Amino acid sequence: MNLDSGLQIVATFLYPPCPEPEVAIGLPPHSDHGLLTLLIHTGIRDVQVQHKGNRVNVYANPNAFVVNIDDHMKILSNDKYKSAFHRALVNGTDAKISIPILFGQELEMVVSPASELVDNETNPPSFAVMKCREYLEMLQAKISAKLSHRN
Ligand SMILES: O=C(O)CCC(=O)C(=O)O
Ligand SMILES: [Fe+2]
Repeated sequence: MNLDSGLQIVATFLYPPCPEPEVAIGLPPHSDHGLLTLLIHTGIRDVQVQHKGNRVNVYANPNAFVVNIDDHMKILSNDKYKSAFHRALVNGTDAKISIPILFGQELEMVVSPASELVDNETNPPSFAVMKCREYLEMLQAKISAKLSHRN
């Protein structure tokens, strides 16, 4: 993997207090597409991670980053590491600000399992080789299909 250049995405979310937090969602369940995401966030019970079929609350120290393993790390490890499937909650009393910082490869770089972890007998590649751009387009197409199915 060539990390001489890369892709970094910084976003800022403001979630205002929600009068009915139990029937609302801040950000629906998803995994992030890059290698790693650092998440700065305020408050508790902000983020839940799916673990062995259960939703687990992330209780993060407000002065610490939450570090997520992302999809391309999962592909690079040939599925040895799982990407964190997570969602963001809202709460009834406090506004919440979160700042995710995603680190990934450049869009024209290929994402594939590391050759050291793959052989054709016991460890076949679990993922097709594709460019980061193609992976993002595939993800976008899935989201669009889901949304158009809802309408
Ligand atoms: O706002 C949050 O707490 C989570 C944000 C997030 O998961 C994302 O931007 O991918
Ligand atoms: Fe995320």
